[in-house]
Amino acid sequence: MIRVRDLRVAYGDRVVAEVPELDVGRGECVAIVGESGSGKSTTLLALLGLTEGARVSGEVSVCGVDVMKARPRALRAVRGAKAALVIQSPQAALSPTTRLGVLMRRALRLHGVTGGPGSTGGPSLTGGPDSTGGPDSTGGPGSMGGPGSMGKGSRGIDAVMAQACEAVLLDPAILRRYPHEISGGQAQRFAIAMAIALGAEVILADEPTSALDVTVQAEVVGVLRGLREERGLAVLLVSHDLALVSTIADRVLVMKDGVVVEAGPARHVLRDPDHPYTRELLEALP
Ligand SMILES: Nc1ncnc2c1ncn2[C@@H]1O[C@H](COP(=O)(O)OP(=O)(O)OP(=O)(O)O)[C@@H](O)[C@H]1O
Repeated sequence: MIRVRDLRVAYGDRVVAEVPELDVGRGECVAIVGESGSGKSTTLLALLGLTEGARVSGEVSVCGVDVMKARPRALRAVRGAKAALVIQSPQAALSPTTRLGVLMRRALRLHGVTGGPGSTGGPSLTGGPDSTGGPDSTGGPGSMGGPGSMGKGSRGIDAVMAQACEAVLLDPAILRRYPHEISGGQAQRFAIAMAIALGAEVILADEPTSALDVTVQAEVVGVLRGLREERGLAVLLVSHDLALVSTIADRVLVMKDGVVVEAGPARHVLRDPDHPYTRELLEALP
């Protein structure tokens, strides 16, 4: 699902991330750990071609798309649907005046998910922009997205949205709420639900739980673990939280000052690390 070889990202003269090898297969979770500024987020963003202003070289393939050479349209399909980016505080990225159901429906329509047979297997490149835009203030109980978004295929989309919510252990009734009416953990699970509804094959999670308290963190991690086990999603997790990583990752890359200093199976790297920096990180655990 993800294959990286000799990735190098530089801003000006400064190389901020160098990753010789990174593979994440179906149903696998790989974590990138390291202190602040070590190049974790840059690596993640480079996988989606989102390191604007940087010089990027190497081979990057995500869901079969060559990110370094892909045309903008193919890249948009990867970014928007096949590979979902889950960030620390998704609420900030959600329009505050729009109900969650409308936001999700809009994203699905944009990517051509109609709720019909086979429509959620991935984005359709023919999916036109959604025409139901605008703040929704009326979403009644019968509609996940509000009357403005009802139409052909609406019931199918409602079912897709409801199933996606259930997959992340959210009551679909949450789709009638506004972003400020949900908790951080719910927002994080909503972001993952959106990815599932879009047919994502890969989840790129950048510190997905660091804004959450411990109990809610466990819920989100439980959801991610379930998705990879049950649906075969590939998860690339960026985190400075080694305790969290130990509960979910199969393999771990440790970065320091833009360089991968250690990589291997999680049980080895986190229990019996080779590199002194990894030992330092582990010793710093409470
Ligand atoms: N757009 C940019 N222009 C210049 N330098 C950048 C840019 N984005 C990131 N950097 C630099 O690249 C380095 C790596 O940053 P990055 O965000 O990848 O680290 P990180 O390990 O994810 O840190 P954190 O855990 O704090 O998010 C940092 O020194 C940062 O200042």
